[in-house]
Amino acid sequence: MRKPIKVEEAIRKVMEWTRTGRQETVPIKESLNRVLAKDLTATNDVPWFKRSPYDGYAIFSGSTAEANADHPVLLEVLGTIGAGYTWDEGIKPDQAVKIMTGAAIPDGADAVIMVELTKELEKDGKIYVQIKRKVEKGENIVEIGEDMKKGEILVPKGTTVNPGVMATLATFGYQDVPVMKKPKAAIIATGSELLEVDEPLEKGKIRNSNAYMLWGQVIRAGGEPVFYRLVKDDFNETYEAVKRALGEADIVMTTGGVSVGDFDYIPKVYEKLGAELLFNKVAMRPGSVTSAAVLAGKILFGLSGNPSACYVGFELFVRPYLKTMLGHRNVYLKRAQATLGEDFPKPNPFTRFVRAKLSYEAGVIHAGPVRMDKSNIVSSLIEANALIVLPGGSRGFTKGLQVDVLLLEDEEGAPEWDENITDRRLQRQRENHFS
Ligand SMILES: Nc1nc2c(c(=O)[nH]1)N[C@H]1C(S)=C(S)[C@@H](COP(=O)(O)OP(=O)(O)OC[C@H]3O[C@@H](n4cnc5c(N)ncnc54)[C@H](O)[C@@H]3O)O[C@H]1N2
Ligand code: MOO
Repeated sequence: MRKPIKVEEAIRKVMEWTRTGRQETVPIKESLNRVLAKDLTATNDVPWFKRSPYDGYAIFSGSTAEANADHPVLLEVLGTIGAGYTWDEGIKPDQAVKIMTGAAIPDGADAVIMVELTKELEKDGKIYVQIKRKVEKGENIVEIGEDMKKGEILVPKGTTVNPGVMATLATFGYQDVPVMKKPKAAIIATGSELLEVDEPLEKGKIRNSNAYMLWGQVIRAGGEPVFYRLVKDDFNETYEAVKRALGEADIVMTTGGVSVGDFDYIPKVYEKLGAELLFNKVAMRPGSVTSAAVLAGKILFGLSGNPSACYVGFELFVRPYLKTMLGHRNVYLKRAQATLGEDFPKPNPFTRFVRAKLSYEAGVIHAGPVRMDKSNIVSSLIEANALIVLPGGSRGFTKGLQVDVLLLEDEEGAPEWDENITDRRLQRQRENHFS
């Protein structure tokens, strides 16, 4: 008889064997969604020279101290600079340089006045700008280091590169980006009933759906999936496939053959390999048969053949392992609180992870179980974006109860933005504020 261990204990046992993965560099264009392997530190101030945020005139503010509509000042315009150019001679107090957005502020200037607040005049063959108001010192000057300061850690290692991080990488001249190597995750589907995706159906056979599900899950977790040929319920074939995968991949996942049936060979494969068994029964549903073992520091996950059990086993055990190899700081599924959308009458001797879809109504998250809650069901995974956690030792749960949910996809299911909603919300806030 197998003795079930608690889910958290099983997770702890797996996590004891985690190790940080290797690093590599990739061209900046290929860095999206990769994990930074080094802190991204500002190697210079940004901007590194004072520049103008507007099209206008760079002036010495003191020369406008007395300016008003009745007594405008006239400053001589020495020339014009566009972004990318500099005015190296500097200006004197009664002079100005016409300046475009992004251009460097000339020496002697300490403010910029926007072009629409001025008028240009010609007098005695010279160009002047007419200013009718006092301009403050520092007005419209983008200061050195306003955006980023030299030496500042902008993005800590372990962060997933997003388009904003890409912009920052480019700012500091990273043509190649140091990232964590994607851990190679071997996928071995076992079962004499399995057909490849392109094979026609035959009596008693089904197509191998788990391998493709795991393929997607590995990529979603940041890893690199590697397919191995389908393995029949045959001890030697299974043993050889697992042994080969152990030599080639960072982690090895099998699906099926892990229970107590006559043709469930995974436990025997672990034995012959001499792998140390971490567990072979977890107090959870689905996925109670999930097993894990370690050989020479390399981890083997024996996931269930039942699709939903395989799915849950991956998310709870394999995902955090891969995420740790990738150097992420947060490796577990995100948790939220939701209102149970339907009665869930099944008794739960073990902790149950119910595939659910979240909906958002008036700021409250509702979690509704999707389709059938059996571990052999594939279709419940189509819409599932969360797992409702129903603790073990209970006799069912009633609608309306506050439950914990684990989020499978960070943004999936959250309400989409609509400008009208923001406008209405602001309007309401203003009404409340002034009433
Ligand atoms: N006497 C007992 N029988 C079973 C027990 C038990 O405790 N005592 N546990 C049941 C539970 S719970 C589960 S879950 C399954 C787990 O079995 P295995 O993980 O060993 O998986 P298989 O028996 O190989 O297959 C189960 C099921 O899944 C289908 N399958 C397998 N591989 C794939 C795949 N790649 N793609 C799609 N579907 C797959 C397979 O055809 C079976 O229908 O054991 C129960 N039995
Ligand atoms: O492993 Mo089974 O999925 O517990 O139902």
